[in-house]
Amino acid sequence: MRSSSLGYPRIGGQREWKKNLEAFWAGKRSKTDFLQEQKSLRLSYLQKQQQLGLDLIPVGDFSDYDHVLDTAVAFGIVPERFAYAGGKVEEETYFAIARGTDDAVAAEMTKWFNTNYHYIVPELTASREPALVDNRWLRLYEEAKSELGINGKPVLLGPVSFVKLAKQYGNKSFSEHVQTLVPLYGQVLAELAQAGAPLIQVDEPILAGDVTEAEWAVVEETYQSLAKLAPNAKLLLQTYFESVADYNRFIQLPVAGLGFDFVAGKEETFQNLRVNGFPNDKLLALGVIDGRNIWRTDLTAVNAELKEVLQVVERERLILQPSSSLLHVPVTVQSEEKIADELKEAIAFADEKIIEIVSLAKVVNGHEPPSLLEASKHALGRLNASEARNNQSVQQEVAQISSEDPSRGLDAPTRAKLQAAKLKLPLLPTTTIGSFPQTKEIRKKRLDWRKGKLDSAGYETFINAEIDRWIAIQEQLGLDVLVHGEFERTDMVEFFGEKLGGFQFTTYGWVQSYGSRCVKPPIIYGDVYFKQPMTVKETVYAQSKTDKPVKGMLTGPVTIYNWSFPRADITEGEAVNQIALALRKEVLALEKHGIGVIQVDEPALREGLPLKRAKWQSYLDQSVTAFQLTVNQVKPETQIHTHMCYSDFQDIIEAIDGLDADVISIEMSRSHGELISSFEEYTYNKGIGLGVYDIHSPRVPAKEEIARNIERALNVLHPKQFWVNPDCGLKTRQEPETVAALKVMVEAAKEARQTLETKTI
Ligand SMILES: CN1c2c(nc(N)[nH]c2=O)NC[C@@H]1CNc1ccc(C(=O)N[C@@H](CCC(=O)N[C@@H](CCC(=O)N[C@@H](CCC(=O)O)C(=O)O)C(=O)O)C(=O)O)cc1
Ligand SMILES: N[C@@H](CCS)C(=O)O
Ligand SMILES: [Zn+2]
Repeated sequence: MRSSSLGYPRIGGQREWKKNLEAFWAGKRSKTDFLQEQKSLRLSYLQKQQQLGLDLIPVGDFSDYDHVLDTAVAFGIVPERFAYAGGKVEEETYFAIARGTDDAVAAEMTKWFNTNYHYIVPELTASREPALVDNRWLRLYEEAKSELGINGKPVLLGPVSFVKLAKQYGNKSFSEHVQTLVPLYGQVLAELAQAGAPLIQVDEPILAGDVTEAEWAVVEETYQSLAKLAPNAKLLLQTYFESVADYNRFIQLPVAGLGFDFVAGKEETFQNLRVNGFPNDKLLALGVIDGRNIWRTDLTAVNAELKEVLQVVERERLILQPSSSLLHVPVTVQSEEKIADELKEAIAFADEKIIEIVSLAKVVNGHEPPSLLEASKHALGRLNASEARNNQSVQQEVAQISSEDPSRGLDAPTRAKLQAAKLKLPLLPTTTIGSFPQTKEIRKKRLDWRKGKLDSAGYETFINAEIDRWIAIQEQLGLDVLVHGEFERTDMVEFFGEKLGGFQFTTYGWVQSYGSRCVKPPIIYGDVYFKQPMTVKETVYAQSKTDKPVKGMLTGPVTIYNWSFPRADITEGEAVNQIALALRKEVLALEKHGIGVIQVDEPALREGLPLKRAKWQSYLDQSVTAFQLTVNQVKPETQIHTHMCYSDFQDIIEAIDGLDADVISIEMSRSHGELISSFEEYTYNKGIGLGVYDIHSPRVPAKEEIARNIERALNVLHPKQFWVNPDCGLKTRQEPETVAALKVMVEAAKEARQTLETKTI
């Protein structure tokens, strides 16, 4: 039985990878030096995994930006708006696709299944035929072999998932797009087998979602073809994030091995193994360690389960591994010096997870006694028994929820009248989503403050000065509902994790979110409770500087939960409700201090949707209740906003309506009209702001573009319900372009307002 892994974090223990990329992009590092550093990082990651004793070390999972983009460019799939004459895609073109240029907009980026990682969406067109322009997997396999003597396990994104995740243009069908790629994949696999790759991991994560009959047919045809094109290649078909959609069909595919997530959807997979057995000619790769969360695994429990699995598959055919790539967890908990021992001992980041896998394999192979596994159980037991996890007052409050009416009391139209009388906003009110540019200076001041080089009073003075400046800018621009700018926040989730009870934040626990951008998800380790006001000081300060309403700003319970590392010992519903009750206290504190408009951001509500539709309703019910609980005790004249920065929400529009927020802002500018059409079919009566310009690009939009977006929206929405705002927060933008874009936005809104007022006169 062998130990294996599906992929290693790219970011580096000290974010070396991010720093290398950003230095290269800024022109501070030559291409040669950049590539040399990438190679040395890549090799160091492999060496680490080798030293930790892993049998099958993944190669080719390393990326300079994103593995979906890597797959696309290896096949010469470059969007037509970028200059490309064939052959290996140069780094400059690769990054241009990911980040855009002055002349060409970047490829779209979207979430990777239900994680907080985002991939670059490939664009498949009929006019540019894919070709194998760089067998990067072979190149990286050979590099690992020659430089480190590692006979690695190449990792590829499989053709069916690749096409499913891409945008398909032209009149080629899904099946035709896959068929075009099959010979190219065949060549990659044959060359890898020829070079001696012992096993090749082909990821087909889409098989763990809902798979249609037509898609299954494509999967079967694809793997039959690949078996003929590369007969010597031993493929391990890997799934993750859920149990496979159709176990019996999956296990008949003509491959050497099959990989299952044995954490998410474990019960279904276990049941299938028990009832339907497993083919006697295939390898079984079981993801027994959670690749997405950071808790140590109770290895004694897994060992007991494996005894049952070994009745179905003999030891030689079993591979033990994490449930998914370790891309989603930080590198090592060893660097964390500020976490108390009781908690630290219960945590496993990527390196510790590999150690868990290797230890488990040793025990199952009989090379070590089972007692080796007991430490994990004891560490988890100590944490479970801790005071933090047994907070009676939080548990009692949550227990009372079931007897509470989560609604706001008065209905939305009545609330709207009271709010209109109080706020006296014009038609098509203008606002922003919350954050203004997080400049280098702000980050530097925060670092100085954290290191004790700047005292708290100095830091507060600096933040207040930024608020002053931006209140003045917003007034000058003529915005109607202002914000304080979120300058004091590192990140919209980490910030709350630092302030709420029951959360632990880390020093080096970075995880890649997209490209070089990373986040440091806080760890929910205990019962969550409100300690003291978190946003009141800055919001009230901002309000004291203007007569216009300042919108209070907090992150909602579902987003805080989805973008943190959650507890594994209580249900998702219970944990989300704990956060909701803590945030409710913040909402009430803001209201008590005179803040009449409060936004509760829920961008991760859509992202967290389960991969299988059958599980959607209970997730949505639970999420809607948590949001309602957060805001249901405010007065009817207090206006509650929410925000979601994606447009792909047609499927969940009823749940969004059910949040009963007075105003919602949603991304629209990149949705190519799809969002608008959903309002043709669904009558939405509350306030709504469909983002009128894309904040992901530094480009300043033209007034006509914004006017067009407003006009399109007003074809389906009533002018009295429509708000004008950007797609999302402006923290990643620079100040000059932000001010310029907002100026255009406010002017466009004023003109549209005038036109409407003239019409009604
Ligand atoms: C809306 N999005 C978010 C997601 N998830 C979240 N948890 N938060 C989100 O906002 N998921 C979906 C999207 C993803 N979008 C983004 C957008 C931007 C970032 C980002 O910019 N990340 C920053 C890190 C931000 C941060 O926490 N910074 C800290 C520490 C800064 C730092 O590196 N300091 C330096 C020194 C400072 C200097 O000299 O520059 C150091 O320590 O060496 C802070 O502000 O204090 C990034 O840089 O990657 C992420 C996701
Ligand atoms: N209020 C947050 C929402 C981001 S989704 C911001 O403006 O950055
Ligand atoms: Zn957003």
